Amino acid sequence: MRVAVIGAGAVGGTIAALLERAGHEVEVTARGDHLEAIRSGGIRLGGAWGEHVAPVTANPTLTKAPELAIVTTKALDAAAALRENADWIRGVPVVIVQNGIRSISTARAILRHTDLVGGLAMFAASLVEPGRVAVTTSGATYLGNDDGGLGVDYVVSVLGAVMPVKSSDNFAGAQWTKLIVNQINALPAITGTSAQATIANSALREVLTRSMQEAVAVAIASGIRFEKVQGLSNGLLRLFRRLPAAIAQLLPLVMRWRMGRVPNPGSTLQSIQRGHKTEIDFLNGAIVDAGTAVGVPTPINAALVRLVHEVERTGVFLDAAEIVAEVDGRRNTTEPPAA
Ligand SMILES: NC(=O)C1=CN([C@@H]2O[C@H](COP(=O)(O)OP(=O)(O)OC[C@H]3O[C@@H](n4cnc5c(N)ncnc54)[C@H](OP(=O)(O)O)[C@@H]3O)[C@@H](O)[C@H]2O)C=CC1
Ligand SMILES: CC(C)(CO)C(=O)C(=O)O
Repeated sequence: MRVAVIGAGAVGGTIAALLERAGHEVEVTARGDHLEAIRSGGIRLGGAWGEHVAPVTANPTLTKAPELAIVTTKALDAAAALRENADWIRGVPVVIVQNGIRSISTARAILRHTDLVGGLAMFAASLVEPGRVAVTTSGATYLGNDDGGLGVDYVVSVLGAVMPVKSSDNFAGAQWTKLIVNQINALPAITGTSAQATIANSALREVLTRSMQEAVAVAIASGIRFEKVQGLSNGLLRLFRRLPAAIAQLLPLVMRWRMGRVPNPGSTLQSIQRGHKTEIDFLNGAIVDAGTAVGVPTPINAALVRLVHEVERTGVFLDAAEIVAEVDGRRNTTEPPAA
């Protein structure tokens, strides 16, 4: 089958390599050094799902119509990538594998009469260098949509043959559950350390626990029923919201254990490391926006958004004390007077 992967970075490069390994004809879109590296040496896959060099076709935009398209850009790049390739993918089933809660609505505004399927990757992958991706944690990709579109079964059959997938009939709930998991993204991006190292730090673990509790409160006030994802469930997260921090912090510790030992920078720190803008406005920023809409205060998520934007701007990582001070409203960021 002809499959297109639009924005084949860590997640998309992994999926593209797995599809090519299974015999599909794969065209990917990419940019800059990464595009050149794929053109000259294919996508080099490593890590939990084996070693493979996938000689895929790579271009800045698609050059032919696929039978299935998979969009794997960061959320902030999705609308532009969809528009650039719209003439090739309109009417073809399109899967958008992306964190956040806006993947399907963004695509729907651009591709009106197209089957859209949302995807949530529970595996972790790193773009180690141009052309080379590594799967750091194995995990299923959840597929679903809530707008009555067809296509989920079709996508499950194609992707399920090459990687673990699960379908969900409560995809909005799955997106919110993943958004709670993605509370882990901000701290590595602010500190420059892995998700596992961040959770191991007790002060940062407390910040993470409190931000997760805040996010769960927003979801509940927004009428969300969480989906069973990665050991989480509606009942568990509702209970977690009410627990004292000393007990609630067991959840981040379980998340760390599930991630395994290979350091996972998370996708947000990887953007910072490449000098790019991050997706933070679509992660903790989405919690702040939803909290505003339902009248639930979100000071911790707002502080994390501010700090990630600060690191994007300055390139300087912060330590736990500075983060805790910002979260508690005690940080002095006054610039020293010019000499
Ligand atoms: N990495 C992970 O472990 C996980 C990531 N996710 C989610 O999956 C999504 C993808 O993340 P990830 O793979 O890490 O991101 P990456 O940044 O590694 O990959 C996205 C790729 O899309 C490229 N791109 C963006 N816009 C265009 C365009 N218009 N045309 C061509 N290429 C384009 C980017 O290029 P450039 O670098 O030049 O911008 C980049 O190579 C995100 O929503 C993320 O949150 C979910 C679970 C795990
Ligand atoms: C859960 C996590 C951190 C896995 O890598 C992720 O979704 C991301 O990196 O965006």
